[in-house]
Amino acid sequence: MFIEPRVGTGPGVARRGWIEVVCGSMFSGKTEELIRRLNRAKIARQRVEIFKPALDTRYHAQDVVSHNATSIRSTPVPVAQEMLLLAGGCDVVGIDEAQFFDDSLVEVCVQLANRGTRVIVAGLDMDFLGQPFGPMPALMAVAEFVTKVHAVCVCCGDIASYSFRVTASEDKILLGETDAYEARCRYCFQEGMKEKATEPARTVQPRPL
Ligand SMILES: Nc1ncnc2c1ncn2[C@@H]1O[C@H](COP(=O)(O)OP(=O)(O)O)[C@@H](O)[C@H]1O
Ligand SMILES: Cc1cn([C@H]2C[C@H](O)[C@@H](COP(=O)(O)O)O2)c(=O)[nH]c1=O
Ligand SMILES: [Zn+2]
Repeated sequence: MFIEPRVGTGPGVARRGWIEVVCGSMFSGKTEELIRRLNRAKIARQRVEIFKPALDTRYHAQDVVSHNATSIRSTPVPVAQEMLLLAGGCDVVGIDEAQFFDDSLVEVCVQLANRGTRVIVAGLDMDFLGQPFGPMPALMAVAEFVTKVHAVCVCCGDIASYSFRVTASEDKILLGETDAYEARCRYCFQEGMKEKATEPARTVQPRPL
């Protein structure tokens, strides 16, 4: 469990910023962990603002919603720079689905942290091919705290770090849930990729949990 370095500043203490990254595969609990940290900051009466990329409209146009249906109100933004304007006066900024922003997100997070904001970023560390996703690797490099969370492999029950795509699409961005993705461990992910390579035309069917 992640222990916040400092939730409140206490009276008379100057505010200092930093960056936290929560990463992992789909279904690993990134959004739940982000919501948990933001709710604790709200309890500490901090001014909290939550952003997500405008393209992520899976569950709700505005809310950040976990696969377990916990949710928090957020502001969808088309580009990362908008957060610099909208987050003025905030103590804590939460960002979900960070993998969908471009590399300018890194500089935005650094600027927010430099001006005294606690920045909590959640996102997929790897895409459906097992490759680093968008600005996530660079964010991990500049973050003070990095937490990798794990899902449960739907094939064997081991810990899962990979998001296996069960449909034939090769597009990097394909919004979806269990209809399109399975959490898989390294072994079962590799097995699935081999299966796809030998039978590319056949769509791998999702396994019921
Ligand atoms: N294979 C899985 N492994 C773990 N949790 C899963 C799995 N499939 C569904 N879940 C559900 O997903 C929840 C986590 O959802 P969420 O925080 O939205 O994850 P993420 O943001 O990482 O995709 C878990 O609490 C659990 O209820
Ligand atoms: C692996 C992978 C995922 N996506 C999409 C699928 C979902 O809409 C989000 C991830 O959501 P979660 O909160 O982490 O479950 O990303 C994608 O577009 N491309 C991919 O390679
Ligand atoms: Zn497995």
